[in-house]
Amino acid sequence: MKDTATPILKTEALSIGYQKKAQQQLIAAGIDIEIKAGELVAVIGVNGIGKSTFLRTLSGIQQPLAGKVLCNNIEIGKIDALELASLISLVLTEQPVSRNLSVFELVALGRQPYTNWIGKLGKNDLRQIISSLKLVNIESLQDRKCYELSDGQMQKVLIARAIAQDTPLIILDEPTTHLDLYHKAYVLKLLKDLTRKTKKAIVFASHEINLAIQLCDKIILMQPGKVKFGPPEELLKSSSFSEIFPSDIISFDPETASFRIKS
Ligand SMILES: Nc1ncnc2c1ncn2[C@@H]1O[C@H](COP(=O)(O)OP(=O)(O)OP(=O)(O)O)[C@@H](O)[C@H]1O
Repeated sequence: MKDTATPILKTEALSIGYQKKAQQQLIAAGIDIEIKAGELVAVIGVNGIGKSTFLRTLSGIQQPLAGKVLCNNIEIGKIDALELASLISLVLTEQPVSRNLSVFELVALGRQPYTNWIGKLGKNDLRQIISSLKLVNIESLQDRKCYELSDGQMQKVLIARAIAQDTPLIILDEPTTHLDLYHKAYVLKLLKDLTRKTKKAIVFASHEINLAIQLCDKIILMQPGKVKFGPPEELLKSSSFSEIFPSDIISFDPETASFRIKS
């Protein structure tokens, strides 16, 4: 059956990178992707390939070098900041957050685009905050100070804040850094469940290729100068994963869809 749903996010002939005076540092060109409601999408690629640059461009905080990013069919640079905050929530792992806040207070910050100028929470805001805490299963932590949390707990709080922002699209940069294998799988599985329960689209950058292949609807695979995009099964068929890393130490085993150390 043909999939006709309108994409929440779309790029057209997008080029990403940096412009310094007359000099251009091109990271990737010709990027055409579409992300629809309810999809879980991973951005993968080696260190320094441009995953964060790409996510910053998708979220409108960095200008494209060429081409377009469209959110709900509107060019992202033409959407005003407050409206954009009701469309996209962004979770940057290394973002400075006030760890003196309680978990409840930090999650409540997700309601900022909707509260009045003194930030007073209404009934609907409280409902959204409580439902976000429940969805991420951290209700029992709500009165704890953020400085008392483990990295994994803090990761869940940042996800809850993004859910409280109640946007159709959530973008996360490396939501599983510092986590052990169990908690990496836990957080990614949580993101997958959220796409199913809430119909939000979630895009995240990750080094967890094995988990991304198992869990994601689509994968954005970044390679020098170019980007491949599609369901993991399609990328597996085209042997795309074996091209990600230099082949001297590890190789991709298509049978198990995972990387192995060469003996
Ligand atoms: N503000 C900036 N100005 C110029 N170049 C930058 C800037 N930020 C990053 N870069 C460069 O852009 C390239 C891509 O960096 P980016 O952080 O997007 O990669 P990444 O895939 O997210 O890396 P990692 O997996 O290590 O986090 C790198 O060569 C980096 O040095």
